[in-house]
Amino acid sequence: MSYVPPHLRNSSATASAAAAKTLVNGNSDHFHSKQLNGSHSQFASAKSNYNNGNSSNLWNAGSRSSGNYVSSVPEPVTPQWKPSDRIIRLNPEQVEEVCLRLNVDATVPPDSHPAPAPIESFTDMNLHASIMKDIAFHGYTTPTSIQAQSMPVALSGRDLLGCAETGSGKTAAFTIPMIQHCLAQPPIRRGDGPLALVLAPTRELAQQIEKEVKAFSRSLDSFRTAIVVGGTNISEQRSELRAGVNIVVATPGRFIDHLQQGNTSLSRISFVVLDEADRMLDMGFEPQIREVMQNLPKKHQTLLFSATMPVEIEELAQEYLTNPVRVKVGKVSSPTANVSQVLEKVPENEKIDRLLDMLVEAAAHSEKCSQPFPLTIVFVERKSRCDEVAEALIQQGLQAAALHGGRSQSERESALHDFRHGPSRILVATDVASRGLDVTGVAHVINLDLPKTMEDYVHRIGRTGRAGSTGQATSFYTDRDMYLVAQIRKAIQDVGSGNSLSFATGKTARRKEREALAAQKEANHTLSKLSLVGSAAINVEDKYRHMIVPAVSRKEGAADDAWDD
Ligand SMILES: Nc1ncnc2c1ncn2[C@@H]1O[C@H](COP(=O)(O)OP(=O)(O)OP(=O)(O)O)[C@@H](O)[C@H]1O
Repeated sequence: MSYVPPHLRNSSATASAAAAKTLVNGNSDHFHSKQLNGSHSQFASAKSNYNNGNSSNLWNAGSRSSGNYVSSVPEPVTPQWKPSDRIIRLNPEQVEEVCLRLNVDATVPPDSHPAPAPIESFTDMNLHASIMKDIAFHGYTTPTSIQAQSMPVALSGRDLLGCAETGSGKTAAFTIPMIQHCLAQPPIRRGDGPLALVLAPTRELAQQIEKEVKAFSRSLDSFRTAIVVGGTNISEQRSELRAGVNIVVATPGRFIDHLQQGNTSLSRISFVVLDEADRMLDMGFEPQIREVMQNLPKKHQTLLFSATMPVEIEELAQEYLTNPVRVKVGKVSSPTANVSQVLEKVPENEKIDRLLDMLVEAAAHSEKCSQPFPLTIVFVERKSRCDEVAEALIQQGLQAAALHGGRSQSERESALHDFRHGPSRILVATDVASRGLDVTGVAHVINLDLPKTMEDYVHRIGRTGRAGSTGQATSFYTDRDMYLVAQIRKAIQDVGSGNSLSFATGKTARRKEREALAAQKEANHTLSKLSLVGSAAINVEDKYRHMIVPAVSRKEGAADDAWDD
């Protein structure tokens, strides 16, 4: 059964009334414009849908499936994109050579068309002249590996599952083809839903993606993008959406709110991106994602991106992607080699003192060298802890700001603004900042508290060492973190030796992780003898070897095991 929003879960009569109220109060011009077009009204369609327990057509008001309005929704166009002749002329050996050089792997399901060749220059991608101008304005000269392979896939209209390490440029890998896709569609009119939708797990990430979309569409006249996230003024978003926008970048909850209110619809969406899809599933957005995916117009293209690929993503991909091209760069679900990782055992009650010592020392060093304090993110487990730590740092004379989900939207925005542009040099944050956040120049990530999973660790430390720069990660741990520490130590060894190893991720892995932790408690007397220095970590890995998926080297031609965790 399809997802029904909580406030519409009562009797059909109440639901119809609620829907009618929303439509009459909140969406009168939309309602009228549809009547003028000779359609069913949204109210009528909503009513009949709720009477038969199906909410879907409300989302799709004005779509092909909703009566006379059908003819007024233009068919999406699959752009007839081709790369430059130079790329078309490449022979298979040359393509293979490029793949090796970029360390990209693109696989397709049996019997589907081969993946388009990777393209190492923006010029060879035959992009719209305005986009090219904006790429240059943005200072990008060469595509990163994930861009080189994903952009041709997306531009050719294929579904895509993209995985590459943190900070490798996944955002532009989907924003640029998305803009090009929108330009090929019949123009949007007032009252139309968007042509493309990006869903992201956090407000901060959605805002950042919106900025990037705007950066690559700045030279295009009347190309509009809306940001739709919680904690901000819904009526402003409503008017923007009703006026008609090309692209919506949203967090799932707020986007569903707008669909419920009839402020927008899915009827013209033909390009969907789920960024950090695994995090959205973790956060419980699965029903909202499914609701959107199940009600999209038939003709659409879907892209999923993350730096970690747990099994849940594979399931989502199997359900909603059609013959996708799986693009991966380097290792899946591994920490980036650009970050040097340090583990330090610190008793729980000494963590804040140790942090203060470390930061005060860094401040003294910066002062001595007449350099600014290195931008630092301190990750903590809980919101209350976040405020407590930020307060302690400020009392010590350090410029710190706190970012967590318990703060108001304006507080969240100003914390991030102060960190990006000054004066704050330290951001104390919960995992709300662990995914996707791109702040230039972050030099150090400190895990005051380790996260619960290796995936979160990978994303957290990926806030530094981005776009080819280097960074440092320091993680404090206690005895309760033994299992994760063993995995991190193994990752450190592997990065150091150039050896590739992927970690099992996803719900299954986390269940096993919990079982392993329970086993660990029981066998505490044994584990307490383990030294985490040197080779002792191997003992832990032996014990929990089922959690670690042996990597298959690319040369042997096999995809990374993390895909089928
Ligand atoms: N082709 C390029 N040339 C130069 N810089 C680039 C290029 N592509 C992306 N960047 C820069 O690299 C940084 C990281 O990009 P982005 O945020 O898209 O990474 P990501 O792969 O999405 O990371 P995460 O997994 O953490 O979300 C950004 O500052 C971005 O502007």
